[in-house]
Amino acid sequence: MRAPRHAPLPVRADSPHAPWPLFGTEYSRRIEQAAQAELPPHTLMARAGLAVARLALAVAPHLRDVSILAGPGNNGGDGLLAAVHLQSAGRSVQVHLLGDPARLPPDAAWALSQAQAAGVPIELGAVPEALPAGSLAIDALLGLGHRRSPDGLIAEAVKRLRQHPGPVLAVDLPTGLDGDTGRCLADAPTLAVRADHTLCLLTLKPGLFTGQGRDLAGQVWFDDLDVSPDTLPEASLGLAPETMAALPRRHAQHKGSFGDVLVVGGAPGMTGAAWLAARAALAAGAGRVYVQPLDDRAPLLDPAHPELMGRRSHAASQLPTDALTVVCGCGGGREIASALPLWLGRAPRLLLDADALNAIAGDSGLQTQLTRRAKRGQPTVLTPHPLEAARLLGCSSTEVQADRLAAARALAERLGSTVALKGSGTVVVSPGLPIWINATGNAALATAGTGDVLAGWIAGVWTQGVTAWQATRAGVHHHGAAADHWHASGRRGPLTASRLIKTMSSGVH
Ligand SMILES: NC(=O)C1=CN([C@@H]2O[C@H](COP(=O)(O)OP(=O)(O)OC[C@H]3O[C@@H](n4cnc5c(N)ncnc54)[C@H](O)[C@@H]3O)[C@@H](O)[C@H]2O)[C@@H](O)CC1
Ligand SMILES: [K+]
Repeated sequence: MRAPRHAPLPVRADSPHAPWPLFGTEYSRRIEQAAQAELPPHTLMARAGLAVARLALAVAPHLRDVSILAGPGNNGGDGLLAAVHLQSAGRSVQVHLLGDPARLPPDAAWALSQAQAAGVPIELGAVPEALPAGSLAIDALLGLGHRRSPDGLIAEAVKRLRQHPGPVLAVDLPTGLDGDTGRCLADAPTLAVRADHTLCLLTLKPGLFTGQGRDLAGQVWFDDLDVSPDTLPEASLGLAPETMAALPRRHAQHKGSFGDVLVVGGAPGMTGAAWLAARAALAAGAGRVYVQPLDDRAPLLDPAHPELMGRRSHAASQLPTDALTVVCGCGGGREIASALPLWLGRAPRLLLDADALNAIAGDSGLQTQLTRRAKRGQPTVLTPHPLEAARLLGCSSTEVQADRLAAARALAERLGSTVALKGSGTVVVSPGLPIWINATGNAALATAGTGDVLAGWIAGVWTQGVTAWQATRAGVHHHGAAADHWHASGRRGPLTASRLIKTMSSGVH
């Protein structure tokens, strides 16, 4: 078998050279067809098979045995060709082909003939009782061609991969994951492969980076098969370092140069949330930060941070608005509803979080006020978690999670706002702009107050003169990067909100 013309070692898809373009099934198919039309037959599959074998050798250099579970389509073809290369590299390879050889698509049929000619052991139509304990397992069951829960022998094979104690490498997608949405296609979560590594081929698929994708895919790698799409991506994955770099502090600047933030929140029993957001805004670089507690008896001072300024509602409403960014939510309780009409009307930049979003979801008058802001050229940022997004969209959080990209897009367009849909793989979208998926963050952020920190931080960046889109991406990225730093430095357990602000302030990007 001839080696492909060009087959670079895969690159990690979360390396800092992002943003990476992301293409769902429909676009990927178009890109594949356009490339196929230009290239000799089977070229893409030949490149894919070699890329899979190379990555297998790189991630499991010491494992002699390789078990490849190949499905009935071209994903299985990739596995069959990888088997040829791995065998010639001295590995002991066993393929289980779970498809009728007479009905394979042309590329996979060709791959089968190559594997047979090379003498690769292939067992047909049977799932092994167990995979050899010390082997690398390759999931070449299903890729882009599946949109329903695995069934029959494929479902059996998925279970075997779930039980495998050794490393699992998934080809293109972990079987059972929807590459477009990050939704688990399987009826039961145990019917999706949980891979240690996933090698994405030709295009990076958005579903690997949001929803269930990050847990099922493990470390994502990418090989473009030497094809450059000539179409704009639907979404991108990546970093937003340009925003932080774009905010240099010059000697001639003073606190008024960096904009002001007012946090309206902290109903009785929840005042800490507002002060946390305020601390984050200050740490992000806002010039002056005010807090309007929604509890009339709450003190107007955070003793640990005397630079933050408390204001009762009347005084807050008198603040000059030119350079002001207002954050509403953050422990707002029911009380936030009565503060919203003023700031929906006046704030030149408004960020709505938590209870402010719930108040808007339940009040069509506030929704109308919100949509009017966009028409007046007053930008708004919304930072919902899936349940808050569901309330705003009038659906269930399961429906939001089933297609996070579509849900974020729908909210942004309907409410004329920049939306950061939080959760694993936060999705950020502004009306008319492509979707951006954040690549940082982990479960250490699942603790009280981290959402308030995010809201305050975004406002602190935004008020310094960048756009809502830039500030939101920068805040989301930086928030997750701090958690990744925390995890990488060997700390375990939750990252408390106060410590999160310190970690974010320490310049971890
Ligand atoms: N054709 C090509 O040149 C290339 C194809 N590539 C590979 O080909 C894949 C796409 O191949 P296909 O379009 O053939 O699709 P798949 O290989 O993902 O699967 C399609 C087959 O699986 C069956 N199937 C679908 N859902 C099922 C389910 N839930 N349970 C059981 N069986 C199910 C279908 O009936 C069909 O026979 C990509 O993901 C990638 O791995 C890459 O090698 C790039 C180049
Ligand atoms: K697969």
